[in-house]
Amino acid sequence: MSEAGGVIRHGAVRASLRDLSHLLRIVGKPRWATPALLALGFLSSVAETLGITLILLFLYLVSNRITDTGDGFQGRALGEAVAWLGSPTRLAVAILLLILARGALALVYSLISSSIGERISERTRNLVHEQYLRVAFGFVQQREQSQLMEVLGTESWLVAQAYGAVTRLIINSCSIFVFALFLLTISWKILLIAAVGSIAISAILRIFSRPARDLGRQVKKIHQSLGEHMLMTLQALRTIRAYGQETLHQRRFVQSSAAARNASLSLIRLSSWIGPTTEIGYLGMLGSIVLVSGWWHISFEVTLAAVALLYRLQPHTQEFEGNLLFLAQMQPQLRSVLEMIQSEDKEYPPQGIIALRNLDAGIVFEHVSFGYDPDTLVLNDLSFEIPAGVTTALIGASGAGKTTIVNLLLRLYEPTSGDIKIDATRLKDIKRDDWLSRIAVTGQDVDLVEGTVTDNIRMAKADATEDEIIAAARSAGVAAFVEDLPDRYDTWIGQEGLRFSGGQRQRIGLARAVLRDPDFLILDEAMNALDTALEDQVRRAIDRQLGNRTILLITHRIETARDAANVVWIENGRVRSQGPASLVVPQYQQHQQEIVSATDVQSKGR
Ligand SMILES: Nc1ncnc2c1ncn2[C@@H]1O[C@H](COP(=O)(O)OP(=O)(O)OP(=O)(O)O)[C@@H](O)[C@H]1O
Repeated sequence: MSEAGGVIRHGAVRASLRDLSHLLRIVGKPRWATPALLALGFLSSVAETLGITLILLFLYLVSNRITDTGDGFQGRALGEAVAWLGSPTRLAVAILLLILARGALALVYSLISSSIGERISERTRNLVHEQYLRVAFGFVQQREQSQLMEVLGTESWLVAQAYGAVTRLIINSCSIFVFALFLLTISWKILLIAAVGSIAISAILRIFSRPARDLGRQVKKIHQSLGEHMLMTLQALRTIRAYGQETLHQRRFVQSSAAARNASLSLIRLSSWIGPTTEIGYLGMLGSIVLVSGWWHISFEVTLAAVALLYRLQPHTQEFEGNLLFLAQMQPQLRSVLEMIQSEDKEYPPQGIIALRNLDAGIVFEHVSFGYDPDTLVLNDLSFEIPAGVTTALIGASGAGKTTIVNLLLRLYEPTSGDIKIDATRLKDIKRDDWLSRIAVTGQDVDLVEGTVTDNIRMAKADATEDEIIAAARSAGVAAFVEDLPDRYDTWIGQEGLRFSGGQRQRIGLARAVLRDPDFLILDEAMNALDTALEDQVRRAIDRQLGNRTILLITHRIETARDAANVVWIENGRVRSQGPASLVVPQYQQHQQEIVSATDVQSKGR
């Protein structure tokens, strides 16, 4: 046997068991589950072994072949059992009862184990899902969507399967133990041959299953890559078609799909060695027993009983090896679920404890610095004010850091240093739910969800009435369009709202914001898909309804910023200028002019 192979597989199985036990501690399961399953499995093995022994006795009895019931304790016990049961009819009834008992035990086992397994799967995926919603936003952002999908959609189910494999593994061990005990009571010599044979079979299987964990890792990677292709097809379908990339994209998908097939086949091939190897091994072992029993003068009845027991033991050994292999293969997947689910090594956004009453004075950024990657600051020592009750426009070149400021206000990220204060209280100390319930945000890309127009607008206020929804839609300039649809507000929006134009999606986003009736409204390029006339109309409606609220307006249309009471110009993550629009807008325009002139000079110089 290859020592390295054994070490690798056992290392993987041990690691799987460690991760699984950690996972089960987090996920939780009824305390009684494992002992109950083990007791049922053990009783079922005893019933099976006893049943086989009695069947043999029955056969001996009806054929009048009982000459010797063995050299061990069981031999004598069986002799006494025969004397006590007396007739083949009583024996047949005992066998029938044992078969019924085993069937009942198997039924109860399968009902309990499937219900526990489903409960573990449900809890695991709920916890993974909750983690995505609660952990620091950056943690989720840094991961590939395909990885997040794989853990939630596929790997979370494997925890229950791994738990099932472990309980079966223990039950298989119990069965092997019970069979060995019965064998010992029939003939210790035969047991010795069986033990040597089983160890040899297991050693051979270890050589075949050596690459289990590496293959499991490979399969995981390949499945993730296939998931990436699937997501790309669904998310970028329009672009793929617009650029005529169908053939290229299909070729890549086919390659990835073939890699997934090959990887899955390799795993199947690995486990398909178990059946034939065990069967051939057992055949050799049974042959040796028959041969040796002749030399050792073991009686026919004892040899036949031992062979029958061992033959019944073979599926248990096979299942035992299969479960070991499964656990070794699943190690990378279990680790990945554990890494996602455990909370000790993760950051969670502060929930805050101070209740928010009103937004009276406004929002102040005090020396705020922030970087998505702590080594690269995107916002650098920012200090500015968003006064309450008026509109503040945030202007600046693309990539200056405007959306990042919104991300901090939404508490998706925490500043690396400095403070954001709301009426002199630090934002992170204010109850998160209080703060978010006062905010509405809408931007250039509005997230529309599967559901009707009403469902999408109602996301801002779960208990909104039909009239409130219609009023919000009117303010956002989307009512006329929606009312022309065949199903009006009940029209199904569909995946990502692709059936709606960019401007229509933006107006549904604006309707949501209006329905929320917020104290603080953030419009992040929220009207850039509307024509100027429509933008003016929507802005007037919003002013009418939310005009006295605190509004943060992010815009590249400098004309729009002119109407704001306060303008903050951000450049490379710093405040370049702030003050009334009459001061900042001309400065910004002058700067833009200088950039255009410098670019013209450069291109003429080439
Ligand atoms: N999730 C992120 N992870 C890492 N870097 C990011 C992330 N989001 C934005 N950035 C980087 O932060 C910088 C500021 O981006 P931000 O989106 O805040 O700019 P912006 O002023 O809103 O730009 P635009 O006007 O084009 O929307 C950019 O350099 C951008 O590449």
